[in-house]
Order: sequence, then structure tokens, then C-alpha cells
Amino acid sequence: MSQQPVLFLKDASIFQRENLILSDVSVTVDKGEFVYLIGKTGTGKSSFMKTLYGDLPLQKGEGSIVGYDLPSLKENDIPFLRRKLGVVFQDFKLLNDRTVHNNLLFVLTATGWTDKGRMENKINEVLDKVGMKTKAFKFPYQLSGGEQQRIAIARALLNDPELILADEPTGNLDPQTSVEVMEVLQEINKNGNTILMATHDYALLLKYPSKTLKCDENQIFEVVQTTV
Ligand SMILES: Nc1ncnc2c1ncn2[C@@H]1O[C@H](COP(=O)(O)OP(=O)(O)OP(=O)(O)O)[C@@H](O)[C@H]1O
Repeated sequence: MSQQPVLFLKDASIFQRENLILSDVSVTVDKGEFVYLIGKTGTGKSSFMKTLYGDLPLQKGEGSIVGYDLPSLKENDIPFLRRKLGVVFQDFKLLNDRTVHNNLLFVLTATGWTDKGRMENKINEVLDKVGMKTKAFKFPYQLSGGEQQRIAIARALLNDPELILADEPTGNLDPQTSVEVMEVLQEINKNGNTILMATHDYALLLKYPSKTLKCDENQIFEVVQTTV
């Protein structure tokens, strides 16, 4: 029997307040896939991502993500949904007043972890996955942009997410650093994590070809690499 997709939308519409941003969205992401979401600025990539992590309601159509039904998602469900998602943003969103270690500890505590030993092991494990084990005692402002994004990826991995949503994760990085961060995401994907990544960066698409969804003229459709 085939597995349930990690993400599934059928005839969905994405709104910002009363403004229709995307319509007739039918998308499937299966476990283990690496999927790009591309499109010009203002075509709705962020709105789409926000709908997936519960920041915008799905007002029309069907959809489920990591086992949550999106149209019936309640405010109270959102923290639990987000524990099953790892979200990575363009601007990292690390807490500057505490070390890398304490940024990660903060998330573990906030998501219900209590066993100190297990928490330390988990922090080590995720830092190791992004090649940042030696930087645990640095403050975010002591790190380069690429290093901060690696920490943000480590943070996204803390609760073993079923899906990682990365919204322009290389948007603030130079081309070489973008490739380094992309290598981390590729490695994580090879190890079994499912990733949906919104990006403007066509050079990355060419270097790391994968399934690609495009936002254009209020629609999302799958494109083959030669036509992006
Ligand atoms: N909070 C908001 N309220 C109303 N409209 C919004 C809001 N945020 C975005 N929009 C509108 O929704 C449309 C899609 O914006 P969105 O940010 O999703 O696009 P995007 O493809 O992610 O763009 P970018 O690549 O620049 O981030 C735009 O027309 C934008 O003006």
C-alpha cells in the first residue's frame, strides 16, 4: 500500500485576507522528496508557505500536511503542527541574546522536552548534522550568515520534522555560501528528510536539479527543468 503524502492540496485557494493569491492549487509532496517552489517576486510563494505552517488559513479546497487537515486546522493545533514541521526562513530568526546552544535548548524546552541528557544529545546531534558542533558557545552575531543559516537548519531538525519548509533559505547569502547551505540541505534530504524549498536562486536549481513547482499567474504547476 502506498504511503500517505506528507503534503497534499487539492483545488485549494490561497488568500491574503480577502485577496485571492493562488487558485486551483493541487500539489503532492511525498516522503523523501526535495521539492523547489519557484516564481517571480509577489507570485505567492511566501503566502503558500504560510498556509502550510498555519499562518494563513486554508479557506477553500482540500489539504493536509503531516497528518493535519488544513481546512479544519484550529488555533490550538498550530503549535503541534509546527512541531512536526521544521521551518527555515531567509532571515534566520535566531535569538541574538543567547548562544547557539541556548537557542536550541530554548526550542527544546518550549516544545516539551525535560530530560537534560536527552536534550544535550539532541543538540549535539543536530549541530553535527549541519557541521557546527564546534560553534555551540558562539552568539548568533558572532557567526557568518551561512553559519547562522546552518544553525537555523539545526533548529528545524530538533523535533525530527516530517517536512522541512524552507522559505528562501539562501536569500540573504552570497552564491558560494548559498551552495554550502544547499549542500547541508541536500545531505539532510539524502538522510531521509522531506524538504520543500521556496527560492529565487535558479543557479541552485541547475546545480541540484529536483522536482520543481512554479507560482505564476495565480497558479502553481510542476515544471520540467528545461522550461524554468
Ligand atoms: N499581509 C498581507 N496582506 C495583504 N496582501 C499581502 C500580504 N502579504 C503579501 N501580500 C500580497 O500577496 C501577494 C503574494 O505575496 P508573497 O509574499 O506570497 O509573494 P512571494 O512570491 O513570496 O514574493 P517574494 O519572492 O517577494 O517573497 C503579493 O501581491 C503581496 O502584495
